Amino acid sequence: MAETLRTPLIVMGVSGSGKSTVGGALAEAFGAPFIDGDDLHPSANKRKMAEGIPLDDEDRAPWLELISLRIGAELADGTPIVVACSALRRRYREQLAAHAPETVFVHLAGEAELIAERQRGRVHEYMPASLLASQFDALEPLGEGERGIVIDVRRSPGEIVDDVRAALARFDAA
Ligand SMILES: Nc1ncnc2c1ncn2[C@@H]1O[C@H](COP(=O)(O)OP(=O)(O)O)[C@@H](O)[C@H]1O
Ligand SMILES: O=C(O)[C@H](O)[C@@H](O)[C@H](O)[C@H](O)COP(=O)(O)O
Repeated sequence: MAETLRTPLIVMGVSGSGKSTVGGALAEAFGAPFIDGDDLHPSANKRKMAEGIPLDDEDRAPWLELISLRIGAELADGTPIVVACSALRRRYREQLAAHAPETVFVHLAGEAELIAERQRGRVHEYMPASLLASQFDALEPLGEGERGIVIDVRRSPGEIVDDVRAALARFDAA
């Protein structure tokens, strides 16, 4: 029987850090719905990234709002969901959690070299590996007062699920 998730989870980090993989594994472990933020980008954003141009705050704002509303709506229906979303800056995370302040962020953190190697080993609909440096430039790690945990990307997806499960007890989130 899956352990029940009590609060939404957002798996965050730069491109290639494992958000989709780990988000899917967490959703399965908790028997929760999973939403991949990648799928919710407007097509203009996807085109921009495919051309090798990093998104800016203005590009990301409507996309973050969409995800935020979805998290809030599902929670209002009694369903905490698992979301994969880069959530690179603190203000993005504030916007994402606006309708569900109990949301817990799981930051998949690691060295650029390892993440670049993983990016090279996968096929992505629109994201070029050349944008990884800009993702690290934009990244603001979890800070004071944020509800989140940091996990090393060198752990396996299964180990990460165990780490998250243990950590969530601290937040009374599972
Ligand atoms: N913890 C992990 N250990 C080893 N490989 C991983 C791990 N997480 C993800 N991967 C692999 O790394 C690549 C990038 O993962 P992905 O989930 O697409 O990242 P993101 O959604 O953050 O861009 C994929 O090929 C995936 O199979
Ligand atoms: O805010 C952004 O700049 C994008 O959301 C970006 O962070 C995200 O990484 C892409 O959507 C590619 O998707 P992957 O993260 O799955 O590579």
